[in-house]
Amino acid sequence: MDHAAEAQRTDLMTITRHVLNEQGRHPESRGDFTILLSHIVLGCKFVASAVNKAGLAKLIGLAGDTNGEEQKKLDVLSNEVFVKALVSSGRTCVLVSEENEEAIIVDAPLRGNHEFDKIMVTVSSHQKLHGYCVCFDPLDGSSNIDCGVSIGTIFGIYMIKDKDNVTLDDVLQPGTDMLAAGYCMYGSSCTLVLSTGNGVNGFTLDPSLGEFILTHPNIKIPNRGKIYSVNEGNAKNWDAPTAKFVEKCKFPQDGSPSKSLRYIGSMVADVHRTLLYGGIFLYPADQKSPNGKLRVLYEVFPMSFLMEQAGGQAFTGKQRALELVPRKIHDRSPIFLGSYDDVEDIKALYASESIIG
Ligand SMILES: O=P(O)(O)OC[C@H]1O[C@](O)(COP(=O)(O)O)[C@@H](O)[C@@H]1O
Repeated sequence: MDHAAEAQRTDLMTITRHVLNEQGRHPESRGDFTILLSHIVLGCKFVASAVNKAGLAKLIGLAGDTNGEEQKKLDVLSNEVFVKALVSSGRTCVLVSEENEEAIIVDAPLRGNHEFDKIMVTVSSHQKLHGYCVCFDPLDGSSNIDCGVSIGTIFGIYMIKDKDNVTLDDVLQPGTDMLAAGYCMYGSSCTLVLSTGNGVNGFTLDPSLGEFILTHPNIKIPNRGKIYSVNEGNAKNWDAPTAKFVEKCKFPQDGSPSKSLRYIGSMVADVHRTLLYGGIFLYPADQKSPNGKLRVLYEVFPMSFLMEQAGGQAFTGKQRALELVPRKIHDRSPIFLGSYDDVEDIKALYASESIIG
């Protein structure tokens, strides 16, 4: 091993160190975001460990496990862990979880009004602790748990304007207001992909250290890819642009190579592959689901944010995905996201449809 590689091997860039470095570039930063993120990371480590044990628990019948009950409870358990971890960070004001019908408005005394905050208030009202809103799906793709397919946690983070006056409007913002987003994939390894609005980085959990280490710095999605990813079982209900697009992926008329279909049916895994290898992931509208299936706040927005930060695009069939303004916390939207040029193709098809229509 050469000198530089050896130096890198022993100079571990943990996720906390990385985010501290990034936040250090903002003079006004006092580490609130780093604290919030460390609580998200804790939740991810817990879920990683629970997912790893889930298969074993089923085989050997650990306590509480009756006919797969343990598996089913994993998403509920993961949600409880994330909610508690986020609230105890003392930096959250509103939480939106896939598992909770209503948004959770964090009690005022837990929104960072601890001793430090009180001291800061006496020093300067501008230096109060920052409050955040976190929208998350604690265990996306959980229908895949039983067969050991990769699943994940997805999250998007907003800054709250006034943490003493928190309303649902703090959550119903366009994705362009997002401060940071990421996902953690529980697969053959546990990988956390994060963007704080300054590119995308991937960290892999080293189980022996219990730390996420930077393994995929500055991820850039290829401009075009060889893979398309969609549930073709819905094809008979697609609209014309989606159907034409998928046809073009399979049988391109311009001499370009055809794309291969890869569909896991677990968003985090499908998007992760798309981010690393390029191509396009789509969950379009269809006649049965006019708004598609995926949820705006904790599936569409965070993944669109990451795609754009990696140099790709995200489109709803009508507009740039991040410019959507959700009206309800569990709103859904069709989504096409991935390589820049592949998304350009679907945009062109929708544009020509609207001209013809
Ligand atoms: O099975 P379908 O209709 O292709 O849906 C797959 C999509 O549903 C999801 O599993 C989310 O649904 P769940 O929240 O019910 O797991 C995504 O991860 C995935 O992209």
